[in-house]
Amino acid sequence: MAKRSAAVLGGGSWGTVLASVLADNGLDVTLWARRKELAEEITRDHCNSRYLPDVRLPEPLRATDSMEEAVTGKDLVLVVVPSQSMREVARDLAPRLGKDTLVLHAAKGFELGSLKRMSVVLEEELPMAAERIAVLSGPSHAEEVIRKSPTTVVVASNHPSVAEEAQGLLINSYLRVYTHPDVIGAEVGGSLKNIIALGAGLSDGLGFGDNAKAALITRGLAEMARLGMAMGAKPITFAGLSGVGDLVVTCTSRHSRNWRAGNLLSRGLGLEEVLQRMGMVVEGIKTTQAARELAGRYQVEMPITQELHAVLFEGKPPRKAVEDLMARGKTDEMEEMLRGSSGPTA
Ligand SMILES: NC(=O)C1=CN([C@@H]2O[C@H](COP(=O)(O)OP(=O)(O)OC[C@H]3O[C@@H](n4cnc5c(N)ncnc54)[C@H](O)[C@@H]3O)[C@@H](O)[C@H]2O)C=CC1
Ligand SMILES: O=C(CO)COP(=O)(O)O
Repeated sequence: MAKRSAAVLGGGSWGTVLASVLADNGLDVTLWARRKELAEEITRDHCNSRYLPDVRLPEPLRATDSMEEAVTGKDLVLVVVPSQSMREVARDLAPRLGKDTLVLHAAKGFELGSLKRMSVVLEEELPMAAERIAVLSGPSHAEEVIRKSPTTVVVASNHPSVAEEAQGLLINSYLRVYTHPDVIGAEVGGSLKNIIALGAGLSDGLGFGDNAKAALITRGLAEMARLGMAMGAKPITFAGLSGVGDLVVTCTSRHSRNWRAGNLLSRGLGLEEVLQRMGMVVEGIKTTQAARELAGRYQVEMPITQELHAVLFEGKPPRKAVEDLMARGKTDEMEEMLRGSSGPTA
């Protein structure tokens, strides 16, 4: 059988690590990076010093700044750019995509303005591949996967054979890949958990304790599921890897950029300065804007998201946001879940 092949679009931390996984699995892999110097560094020195310092990449991994060269003749194209760049990259990909190529994305966010999920953006820009699209999500910090630390993820698709094929290409001894039928749930969970992780970083930075973090994780999960269900997700998906799994890792890991950004905010730094210091994408910031609008569109209460929006964009002091969350009207923890609706209880 011919050697399987893949292109990975995006030379940041997660794109580089997923390309390394596929290369470890024996695929012929080309990574596409926008910057020529980065592509050259990966091919020549087997490292990506900006995004993964002190990490040696697999020798067979090649990179290029030519998308044409990267994607031509590949069995799989894996798109791993920040959510706000997904449409632009998909547009460049469209004329170059092979007629049987699988398209998998691993971004966690919504498109600002349209509020669309990433697979919807891909379907719009790549209509010829609409039946071959899948999403990769789950608790998976790039820094741990590259060390081959045991990690589990899901590949969700509306087409089971597409999910199974992507699973077969990615799975190995350190990355266990499950298929999943709920694309909406996987994308909504993977995106919204970043908002709660920003909140967890803030909470830890302010010196609130473990009780506060457990509350944020649990009540955060409730509002993630509430919006997800209103958008068409299956509630059980939020109990899985792309829901609570990713929420827990992002709220508790020192690798999380969202947690770290929240932590810097707690020290009184402005948003611009925080982003400058991070130097990598912090998806939760734009996702907070998108989720607040989605909450309005679907008439769903998302009190943590609302308060975080006020802190990030309206100058509200974080301690006042916490006070206001604690002082909300009395409510029942599970009422709406047990009623099976996305009603007004928060
Ligand atoms: N880093 C991680 O551990 C994980 C990240 N993700 C998700 O993967 C996505 C990408 O994240 P990272 O790789 O971590 O981000 P990063 O900040 O490390 O790198 C982003 C990369 O995308 C490139 N890029 C941005 N706009 C581009 C465009 N228009 N065309 C071409 N390249 C462009 C940047 O140059 C950079 O190389 C995000 O949605 C993130 O939430 C998901 C799971 C794990
Ligand atoms: O999605 C991730 C882990 O699953 C990465 O989270 P951060 O973007 O917060 O680092």
